[in-house]
Amino acid sequence: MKVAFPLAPEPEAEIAEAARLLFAGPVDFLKGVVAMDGLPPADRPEVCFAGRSNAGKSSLINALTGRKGLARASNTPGRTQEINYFELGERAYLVDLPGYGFAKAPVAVVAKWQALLKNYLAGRPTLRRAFTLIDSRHGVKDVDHEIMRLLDRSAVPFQVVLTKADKIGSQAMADTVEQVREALQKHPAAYPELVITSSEKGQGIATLRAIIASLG
Ligand SMILES: Nc1nc2c(ncn2[C@@H]2O[C@H](COP(=O)(O)OP(=O)(O)OP(=O)(O)O)[C@@H](O)[C@H]2O)c(=O)[nH]1
Ligand SMILES: [Mg+2]
Repeated sequence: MKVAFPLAPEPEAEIAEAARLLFAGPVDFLKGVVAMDGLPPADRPEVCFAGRSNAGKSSLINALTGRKGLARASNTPGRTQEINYFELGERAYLVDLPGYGFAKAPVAVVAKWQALLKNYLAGRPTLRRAFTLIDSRHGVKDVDHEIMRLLDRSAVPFQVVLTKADKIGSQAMADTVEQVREALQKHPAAYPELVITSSEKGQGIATLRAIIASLG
């Protein structure tokens, strides 16, 4: 049977406001993690943001928190192998994963990062949901399938977030959504709602905040 993958509904006003207040509160960079033993204690729920390099992960975290330099500050070139932890008050961790799909990275670097990612995704009991970011212009690519298969195997529910919606027109967006829906049929861990976002214009940000607030 085909899964429909509808768009996530807009939150009700009261829920949206509670989520807005949560994200308007303190959000701090905690640490960049390069090995499993560097992970902070698994003492609260967390969500992570995964996606190909340049998919818009850091921009999305900044849009969610309304703090422009937050994610970029901890994601300087040369530190891209780190798993970056942010504290959403004391409520939850927001986790920025390094971008995948670096065709030019040395094999050993890719292998080390993939091992860390695998161990993180399979071994983090408090990971409630992985948001897999897909650039609206590009749709789901092979490397996205790879990461989704890993999430399937690790039984980590993941939810697709389409990014940069402001960069394409409505017909192109409809085509992308169709391609994503088709691609997700193969993935049992896919959460059956999609979120369309623009960090630039704010589209979908309230919806995503409410989703995260409901998990924490
Ligand atoms: N127009 C537009 N541009 C965006 C949006 N989100 C991100 N960008 C741009 O896309 C580029 C990459 O965004 P980042 O947020 O750095 O992407 P990333 O996934 O964190 O990339 P890596 O850290 O390299 O993996 C930047 O130039 C952003 O300004 C958006 O919603 N709209
Ligand atoms: Mg980034």
